[in-house]
Amino acid sequence: MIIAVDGPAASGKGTIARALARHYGLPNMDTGLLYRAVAATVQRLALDPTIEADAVAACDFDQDMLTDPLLREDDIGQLASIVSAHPLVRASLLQRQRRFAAQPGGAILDGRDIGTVIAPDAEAKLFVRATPQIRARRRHAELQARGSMLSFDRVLADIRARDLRDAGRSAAPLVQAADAVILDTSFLSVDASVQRAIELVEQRRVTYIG
Ligand SMILES: Nc1ncnc2c1ncn2[C@@H]1O[C@H](COP(=O)(O)OP(=O)(O)O)[C@@H](O)[C@H]1O
Ligand SMILES: Nc1ccn([C@@H]2O[C@H](COP(=O)(O)OP(=O)(O)O)[C@@H](O)[C@H]2O)c(=O)n1
Repeated sequence: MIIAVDGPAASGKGTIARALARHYGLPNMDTGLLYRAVAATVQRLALDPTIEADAVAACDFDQDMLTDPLLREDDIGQLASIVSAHPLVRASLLQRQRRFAAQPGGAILDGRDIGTVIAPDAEAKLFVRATPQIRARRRHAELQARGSMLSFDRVLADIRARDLRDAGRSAAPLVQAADAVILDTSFLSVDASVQRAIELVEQRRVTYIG
């Protein structure tokens, strides 16, 4: 079974995808990390993220980077959203995600275009969302816990800017797949969001098998 989990920044996709992976015993890929690794490489090599050829050169990043806590920082998220708008960057990361999705037994992937581009045939597709204020509150708390001094207003502005850029680009924009179900986590605890996600996947499975 392939489960696609898409949605905007800090909506709770990663939390839900990881919990679904544990529940179903499936491997999970946080595809945002790939774009964040490209962004961090652009930064390290002092390349220009707005120039497609520069961003493409950074797609050949060192695999060890994927576990680097630096990738979680706010400025890397912003840069990731700039490099990810280049079609050739997306093309360069496509096969790796498709291969992961196609492994025997299935997989769970979370990102922006899993249900629309990477795994359009996924059995279950969730579109996770929450209000920008609530997402910013969660991300601000997460960044503060890691020692960041960024203000709430700055985190909110960054989330809004990223939403606009991710939804407005022409290459694989952030959009709900026609056959995805919405899971709004605004007023759900982590546990309640995960329970709801499992229920929604089970409903889709019944439909799919039936
Ligand atoms: N339903 C929820 N209620 C409260 N906090 C949540 C909820 N879901 C996720 N979080 C927290 O919000 C932050 C962003 O969640 P995360 O799963 O990383 O989002 P995304 O992968 O969409 O960016 C994390 O600190 C996470 O622990
Ligand atoms: N499948 C994906 C995943 C991420 N991305 C880009 O990468 C950026 C960082 O993604 P992320 O999932 O790590 O971000 P958060 O939602 O965790 O804040 C996003 O803002 C997108 O621009 C994408 O274009 N496609």
